[in-house]
Amino acid sequence: MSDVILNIRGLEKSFGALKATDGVTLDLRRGEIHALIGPNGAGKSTLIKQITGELRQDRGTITFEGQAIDTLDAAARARLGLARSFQVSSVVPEFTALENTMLAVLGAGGGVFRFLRPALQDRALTDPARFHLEQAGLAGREGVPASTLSHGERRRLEIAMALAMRPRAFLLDEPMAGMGAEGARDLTAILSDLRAEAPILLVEHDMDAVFALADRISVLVYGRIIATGPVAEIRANPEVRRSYLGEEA
Ligand SMILES: Nc1ncnc2c1ncn2[C@@H]1O[C@H](COP(=O)(O)OP(=O)(O)OP(=O)(O)O)[C@@H](O)[C@H]1O
Repeated sequence: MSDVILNIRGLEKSFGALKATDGVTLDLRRGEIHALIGPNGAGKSTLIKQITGELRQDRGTITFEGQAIDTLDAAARARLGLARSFQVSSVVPEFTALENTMLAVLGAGGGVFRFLRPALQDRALTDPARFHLEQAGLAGREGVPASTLSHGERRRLEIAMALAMRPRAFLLDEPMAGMGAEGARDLTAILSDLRAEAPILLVEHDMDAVFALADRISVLVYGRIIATGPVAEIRANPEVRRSYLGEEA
């Protein structure tokens, strides 16, 4: 079996005269966290949207576990196991953490779940839901309504729900955004373990988190990847330091 889970070749997307992604080639390998960094407006979100299917590329190919997914819509890509978190949230605020995760185990929407409330005791649902809540660091918080979880806990709930959908790859768009220093440290530990479940393509501005987590880093500037490599190599790369890292490195 190939170690490349997601293979992106020559991806291009223009908005009028602006090339938001300009021949992006990168891959995501089994077991890794591959961070995608770059200045504001570099094209990171545009690239993630092309992978999820929210945006269709003008040129280039995307292969997921050996299958060309270019013609599939976002729902079909999600069903194959491409999980995007932290931007589109399907958390039902009035349901508890456990109920929300059970929903994700079911792969069903909240409307369906209302009918299923009597079946809440079903261990075929509660056992995996509890397991995923524990994996995401929410053991002991199962019965708390999502609406009263803290910001950091809510983010963990989203991770538990993503895990419940049995993802084959995670696309995480700025998971550290809005977290305090302590919350970011906690989340870093959880994400670090997550790579064993499925590889992660991580878009993140928090360089402490990126340097702590990434197995490889790709640097996107004006729609082009200017470097890909292990953390130490990227930190030492003069062009990367000039274009993005500056004194941070
Ligand atoms: N729907 C759109 N229509 C026109 N231009 C767009 C659209 N979406 C993005 N852009 C432009 O494409 C470029 C890349 O934007 P994108 O949001 O992908 O960058 P980014 O790297 O994610 O930035 P940030 O780090 O600030 O989130 C920017 O110049 C942006 O203004």
